[in-house]
Amino acid sequence: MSGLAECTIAVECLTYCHVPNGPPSLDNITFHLRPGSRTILVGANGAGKSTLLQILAGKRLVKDAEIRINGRDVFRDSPPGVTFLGTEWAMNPVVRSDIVVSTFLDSVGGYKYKERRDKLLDILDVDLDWHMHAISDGERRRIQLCMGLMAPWNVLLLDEVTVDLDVMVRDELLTFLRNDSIARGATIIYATHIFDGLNSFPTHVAHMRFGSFATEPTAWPSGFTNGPQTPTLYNTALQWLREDRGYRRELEKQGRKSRGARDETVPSDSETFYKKYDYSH
Ligand SMILES: Nc1ncnc2c1ncn2[C@@H]1O[C@H](COP(=O)(O)OP(=O)(O)OP(=O)(O)O)[C@@H](O)[C@H]1O
Repeated sequence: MSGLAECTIAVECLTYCHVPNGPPSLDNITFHLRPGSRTILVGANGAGKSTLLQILAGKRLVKDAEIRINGRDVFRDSPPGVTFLGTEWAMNPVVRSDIVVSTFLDSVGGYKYKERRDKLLDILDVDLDWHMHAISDGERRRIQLCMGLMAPWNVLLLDEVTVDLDVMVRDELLTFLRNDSIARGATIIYATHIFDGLNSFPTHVAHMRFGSFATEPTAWPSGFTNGPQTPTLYNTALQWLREDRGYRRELEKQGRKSRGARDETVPSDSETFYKKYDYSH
């Protein structure tokens, strides 16, 4: 995308290794996204989607790379209005304790955004009288979404947090996010493995493979139409993932280690990330 000044998200030369001197989990990534864009990140397990989102959220320190949101360095000058929602949140013991949902939401500022909060409570079908320790995983996820989305965000980073929603709630939530992004010019990056019902959501789609972009964020669907038929996100993702598997098997045949082999001597993402994660965001 042109004109860096117009970009909400600007990433230059981002390389990241989970293990010092280990193989890079992200490898020389550069991309720019405009305000109001909604980008779906497609990639096989281990492609680097979560790592990229965590870095954009300022959760992992990276040296020697330019990572800016609204012109501000995500680590040294935290930009306001950035909301990250990942799956780790639900494992925090605090959000599994005996606390009533209304009290919980107020403790993270729900009373300040009453109108948005009530709209989200309705879409997500959350009961303010629920107790956080006595609800299902999907219900807890709905509370997380309500909490994370009620303050108006400029940039929303979603890491597979719709996976345990029922299909109706997911559909209504995605409609809300799309309309909110259009109305306020807010930017979304959304990593997911579920492509059903998502065709009209993105403005851009990107394909990550082994820590790089195999397809950089590209306008959807116009950047993908080669013939008379409009592509579906599901078919596009399926084709990309098949290509990835072929690519990985070819590398393995040549005796080269493909990305994804985890170093058991270092903590897992859940272990490290969970410690750093502030449950209120
Ligand atoms: N703690 C860790 N130590 C070493 N490597 C790690 C660690 N956590 C993640 N990685 C590696 O980083 C790479 C990217 O992982 P990441 O979690 O970002 O992938 P992903 O695309 O989000 O996968 P998924 O779809 O399974 O969530 C993988 O190769 C993974 O093995």
